[in-house]
Amino acid sequence: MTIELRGLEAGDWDAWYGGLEWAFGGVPDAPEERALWRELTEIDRSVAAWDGDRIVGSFGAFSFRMAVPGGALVPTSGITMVSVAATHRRRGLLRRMMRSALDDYRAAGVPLAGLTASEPAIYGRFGYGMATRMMRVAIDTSRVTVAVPAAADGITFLVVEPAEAVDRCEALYTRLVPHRPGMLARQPGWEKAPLLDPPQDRDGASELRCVLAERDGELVGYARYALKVRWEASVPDGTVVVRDLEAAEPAAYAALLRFLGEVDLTSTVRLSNRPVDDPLLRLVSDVRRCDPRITDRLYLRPVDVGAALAARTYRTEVDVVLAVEDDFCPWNGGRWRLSGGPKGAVCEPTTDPADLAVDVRALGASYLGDTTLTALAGAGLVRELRPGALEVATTAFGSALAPWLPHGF
Ligand SMILES: CC(=O)SCCNC(=O)CCNC(=O)[C@H](O)C(C)(C)COP(=O)(O)OP(=O)(O)OC[C@H]1O[C@@H](n2cnc3c(N)ncnc32)[C@H](O)[C@@H]1OP(=O)(O)O
Repeated sequence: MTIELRGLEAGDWDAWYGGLEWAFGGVPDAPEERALWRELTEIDRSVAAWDGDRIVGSFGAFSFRMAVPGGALVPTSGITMVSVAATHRRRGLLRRMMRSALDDYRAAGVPLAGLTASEPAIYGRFGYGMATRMMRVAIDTSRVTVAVPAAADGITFLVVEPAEAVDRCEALYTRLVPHRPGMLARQPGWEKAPLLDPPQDRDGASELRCVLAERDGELVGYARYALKVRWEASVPDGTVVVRDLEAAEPAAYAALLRFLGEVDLTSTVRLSNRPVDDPLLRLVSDVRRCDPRITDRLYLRPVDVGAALAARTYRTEVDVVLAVEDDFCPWNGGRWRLSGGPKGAVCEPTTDPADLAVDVRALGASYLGDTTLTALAGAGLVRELRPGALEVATTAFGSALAPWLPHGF
């Protein structure tokens, strides 16, 4: 029987999402989590694969706006909820759904598509490159101290229920978004995601709390965290599990980190998703006792190379012809002249000779400034065709801060 791809109907959401839960191991989400994903699902951007009267595949997208170097918020399809039933795997269904999605995004004028991968091996073939990474740390707070600058004097702390402070926290988060590439402007409803705290997912930890850092009554930072208390031979050995931590000024960041490290009866602070250049690496007295580990996070692909490269700015002036190789989205293939600098850029098709040959995955990987074009050349994804072009382009594509995706989707 042929498998038909159809737009999701609202009434089919439960079956569609149930298939996704099965593909991810069969443990249903907590009711409140399911309800939130139901609310956030963009039905008109979601696809179901039907085999007769059964849904055998799911594919969705969120209409995000993502911060890019220079601070613009660029429309980005956040691909999500991808699954194919075990009975129908490896017959090309994901490929079909990806094909139709990228064609749709192109038609809708969305220049970028991004995703977090269940397995990194899946998406390179569709032109996605690893665009941001994240760092996990487990700080041994029985041995590690945090340097807090004098500017933190006057900052006070208040611990509240997360929901009580959500508007103030979101306002602070919104201010931060344009300053770090990869951050997502939260669409209405998304402010609820960091508050999700179903008891079944706590793994022995407390419910979530929010600490507010204030200066003269103004919010300068916050962290949401839970406590996991443990006793070993009558000695307290608990963990502070930090869900998120944001600050509007460096002193508030350091002060919050110290606050979390000084919670009584605990000797570890765990942060599971931080930027790879997080200031904590410089604030702690002993970075080895923080066990930093780095892994992949956001995978990005230009849907429209010209629009994507023109949507960001460049650290230095650049005028370079890129020969783009893109098998999955052939409209991106060919030569593009990128000219611009810190104030803006244009990127248009050209017949001029190419300076660099670039695999589209390398464009995704370097777009936000995470990986340099020179490093990608080392992996064979970029080739220098005019001597000197690689160094100029590498400098221009850089970002002052490492890009970072603060939350999954
Ligand atoms: C953005 C997100 O939502 S990530 C979540 C993805 N979902 C999951 O991991 C849930 C469990 N897995 C599944 O549901 C399915 O196995 C999927 C969605 C990953 C793949 O669906 P399928 O329909 O089997 O993929 P399809 O047959 O189209 O394969 C396309 C290509 O990807 C490859 N591929 C598919 N799955 C994997 C994998 N897990 N690891 C490596 N390669 C893979 C196939 O071999 C094929 O390769 P080819 O280009 O050389 O022919």
